[in-house]
Amino acid sequence: MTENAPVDPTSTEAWKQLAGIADGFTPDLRGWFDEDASRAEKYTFQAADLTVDLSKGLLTDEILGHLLELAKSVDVAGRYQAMISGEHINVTEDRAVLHTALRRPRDTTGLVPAAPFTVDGENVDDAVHATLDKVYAFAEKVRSGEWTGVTGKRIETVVNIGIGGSDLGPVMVYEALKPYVQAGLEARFVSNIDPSDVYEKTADLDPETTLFIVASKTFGTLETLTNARLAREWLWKQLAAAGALDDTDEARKSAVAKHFVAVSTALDKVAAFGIDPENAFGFWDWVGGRYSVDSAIGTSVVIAIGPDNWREFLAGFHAVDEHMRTTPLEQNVPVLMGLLNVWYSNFLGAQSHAVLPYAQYLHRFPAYLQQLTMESNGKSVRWDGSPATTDTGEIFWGEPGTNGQHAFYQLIHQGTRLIPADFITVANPAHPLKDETGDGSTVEAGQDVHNLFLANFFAQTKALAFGKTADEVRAEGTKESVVPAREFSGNRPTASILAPALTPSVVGQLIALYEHIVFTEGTIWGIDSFDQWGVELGKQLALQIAPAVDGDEAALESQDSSTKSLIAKYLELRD
Ligand SMILES: O=P(O)(O)OC[C@H]1O[C@H](O)[C@H](O)[C@@H](O)[C@@H]1O
Repeated sequence: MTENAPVDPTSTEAWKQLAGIADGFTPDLRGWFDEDASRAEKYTFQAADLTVDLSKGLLTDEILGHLLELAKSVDVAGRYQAMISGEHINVTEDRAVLHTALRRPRDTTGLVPAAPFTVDGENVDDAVHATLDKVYAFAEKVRSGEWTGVTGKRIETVVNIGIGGSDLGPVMVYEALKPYVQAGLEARFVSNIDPSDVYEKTADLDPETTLFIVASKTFGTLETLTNARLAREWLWKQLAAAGALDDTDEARKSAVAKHFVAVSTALDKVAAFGIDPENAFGFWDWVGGRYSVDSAIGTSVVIAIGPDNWREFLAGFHAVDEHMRTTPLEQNVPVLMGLLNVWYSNFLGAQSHAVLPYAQYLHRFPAYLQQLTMESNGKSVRWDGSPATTDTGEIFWGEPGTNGQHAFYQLIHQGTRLIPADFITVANPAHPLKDETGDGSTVEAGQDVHNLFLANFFAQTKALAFGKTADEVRAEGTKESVVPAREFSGNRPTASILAPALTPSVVGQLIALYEHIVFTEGTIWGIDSFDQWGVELGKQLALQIAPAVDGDEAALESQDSSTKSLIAKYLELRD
C-alpha cells in the first residue's frame, strides 16, 4: 500500500460550491451562447489530433473553476505522476499501474520518468521493447508466409481466444482498423464459453491455414481455457479428417506448435497447456486486463495490420499520455472530460453516459468502454477500504450513429433522464462514396455521403443543446394539443470529439483519452480503478454450481430454493 487515505471530495470547498450551484440549477445553453460569442472557441480543446468541443456541455466559467479546484484538491496531477512512475496505486492488489509504459517510445530522451525506468527491480522500457520486438518478428513471419501451418500452408486466419480485456480491446481495434488489414489475412475473436461462439467462428475455417492465439493474462480463465481446448480438439479432428495428422501424440504436439501461440503473464501455465513457451508472448502484472490492448494482448491485431501501423497506434497513446502529463488542468482534455462527468453524475443526477461514434468502424468502441469504465470505477469502497462518499461509476452504453438515432435517441432528446453523450467522429472516411443518383428532392445527385453522415452528427448535438421551443413548434402550424409532445427542452449535454481520420494513431489517442478520463474520475471518488474484485464471486459460484448442473444430486440439494428450481427446470428442458 503506497497510497494515503483518499481525500473525501465532499469535504472540499469546491464540492460545496458545486453543490450550491446544482441546487436549483437551470441550464441555459441558448442564453449562454447568445451572451458569449466566444463560448465555442473558449471551450474547444485540443489533445494530439483530437479536437474536443465541450461548449455544448452544461458548464459555465464558474462551474469549470470549481471543478478545476476539485481536481486540485484531490491532486489528480500528482496521482497521475505517481501512477506513471510505478507507485503501487493499485493498493488492493499491491501493484504498479503502468499501461502508460507500454507505449513509451524506444528513444527515452526527455521522458518522464527518466530512463533507466526501473520498477520492482525490472527495467520497464527494456522489457516492453524486448516483447514488442518478439511480437513484431512473429507477426512479420505470419504476414510474409514464412510461418506456416503444419502442412506448410501460409496462415490466412488468426483466431484470438480470450475474454474481457483479452478480447474486447483486440476486437475493437481490429474492427476500427479494418482498412489497414493485410489482404488475405483475417482475424476472428472467440470469447464466450457458450460453445456456439467457437463453433460459429471455426465452422468454415481451414485448419491448415488457421492460427489460434490464446490470450489470457492469468491463463486461468475458465472461458478461455475451455475454448482453447475446444479449438485444439477442432484442429486435431479437422487435420485428421483432411488426412494431415497422424494418430500420434507427437503429430498432435507438432500441430499445436504450428497452430497455437499464447499471450500471458503466466508462461508456466502456457507450457502446461502444451504451447511451447518459445511461442508465447509475455506481459506483466502491472498491466490491468482492461488496460492491456496495447501489450502483447494485441498480437492478433499486430499480425493483421503490421508492426508499422502498430507503432503508430502506440505513438497515438503516448501523445495523449504526454498531453495528460504536461497540459495544465485548464486545457487538459481527459481531466476536463472527467470533471464534467463528475459534475453530471454527482451533482446533476445523471446515471448513465452515452458514447456515440459516428464512425462505423468504431462499432465495438462502446462495448470496449463498458469494461474500461465500469470495471474500473464501479466500486463502493475507496482505496483505503472506507465506504465511497459519493456515487461512483457511470453506466456507459452506446451504439454507432446514425443507427442509434432511429432507436434510442428519443429518450436522450425528450426523456426524463439526463444522459450526457460523447459524439465521436472523423473528417475523412476510409471509403468516400458519392450518391450518384440522389433521390430527386432532398438528396442531390453526386452528394458526398460522408458529408451527409456528418450533417447528422452536427444536427444531433445541435438539437440536444438548443432544442425547439413551444413557440417554434406552434410557428410550424402544429395543433396546440400536440405542441408539448413536439417540444424539445434542449440543454442536453454533449461533448463532440473530431479527429482527422480513423488512423492507428487516432484509435490509440481515443483509448488513452478514455483511460485518463476514468483515472480522473476514480481519483476524485478516491477509488482503486485498477482492481476488479466484483467479478470474483460469480466465477467462484459457477464452479461450485457446475456439478449440480451436471446432475450431482447433493450439489443440487445444497442450493437455495430459487437456484435449485431453476436448475431443475433447465435439466427437465435439456434434451
Ligand atoms: O486475461 P484473463 O486473465 O483471461 O482475464 C480476462 C478478464 O477476466 C476477468 O474476470 C476480469 O474481469 C477482466 O478484467 C479480465 O480482462
